[in-house]
Amino acid sequence: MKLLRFKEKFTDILKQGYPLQEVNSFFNLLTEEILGMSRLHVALDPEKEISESEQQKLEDALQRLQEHEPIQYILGETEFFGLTFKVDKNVLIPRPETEELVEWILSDVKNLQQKEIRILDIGTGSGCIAISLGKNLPSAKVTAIDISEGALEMAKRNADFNNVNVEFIQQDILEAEALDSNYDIIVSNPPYVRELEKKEMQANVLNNEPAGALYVKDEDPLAFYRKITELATKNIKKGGSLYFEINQYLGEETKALLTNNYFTASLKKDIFGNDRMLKGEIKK
Ligand SMILES: C[S@@+](CC[C@H](N)C(=O)[O-])C[C@H]1O[C@@H](n2cnc3c(N)ncnc32)[C@H](O)[C@@H]1O
Repeated sequence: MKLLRFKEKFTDILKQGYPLQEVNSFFNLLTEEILGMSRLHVALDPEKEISESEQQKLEDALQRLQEHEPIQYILGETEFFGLTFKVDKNVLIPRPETEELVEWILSDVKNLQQKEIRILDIGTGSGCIAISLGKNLPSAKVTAIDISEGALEMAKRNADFNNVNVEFIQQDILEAEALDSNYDIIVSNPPYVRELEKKEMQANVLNNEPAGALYVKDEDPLAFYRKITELATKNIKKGGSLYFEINQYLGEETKALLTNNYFTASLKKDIFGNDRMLKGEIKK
């Protein structure tokens, strides 16, 4: 089959479920990955014959996109903070909002000028926060916790792939009585989507991303924040800070957990203008 003919079929089918711009972007990403052809290369050689095995791979990807599987899972990787992260259904796809949290931490740490800081990332998923911090702070010692074995396997692959040293621990943080050590920085992007917010979510997220990474009970949506704040109160070093990514609708409530627990706290909005990040500085 000619590449142009496949593109027409791909576009006709997918434009029923996605905006045209997104369909074009999927096509470019897939031809780059499967055929090794850049966008320009495709534009210059539309009559190119694709082999049967290449066509089969493109057809499989088309089918998965029709079922609204995220393109990042189909490609098996995504970009976060300038690094490549392998992803599969065991891990949440890293989000741009979380890059803003990493940026916030790095700008604070650079001001501190401290060398051998200890960092803990709770609920590491793909490892995106821990690994990006480790890459940018080579003298920091970074530890990362997750409850999910599948997520930790992927996070370890990502640490190796990006050549960053991270200590990984499998642990249910809600059951922890104390942390294994004292830390200068504790960061977490825990599950925070309430069941009642599911209706706002798109099918590709709802049906594909791991529920254990996303959802919390409507009755106690701040369970992770409360537990992590309690642990941090015991295990954060003098002058240390706690950083959270938060549910945009629960900014003040989440902030109050910190201010009730010996922290001074400040909220920060993401690029969309939503309360998305919270920092607590211990008053010791
Ligand atoms: C919102 S995801 C964040 C993943 C990653 N840090 C990121 O920012 O993309 C939350 C993570 O917390 C983990 N998690 C859920 N419950 C947990 C628990 N009780 N103890 C430790 N980790 C947990 C999930 O497996 C998931 O990887």
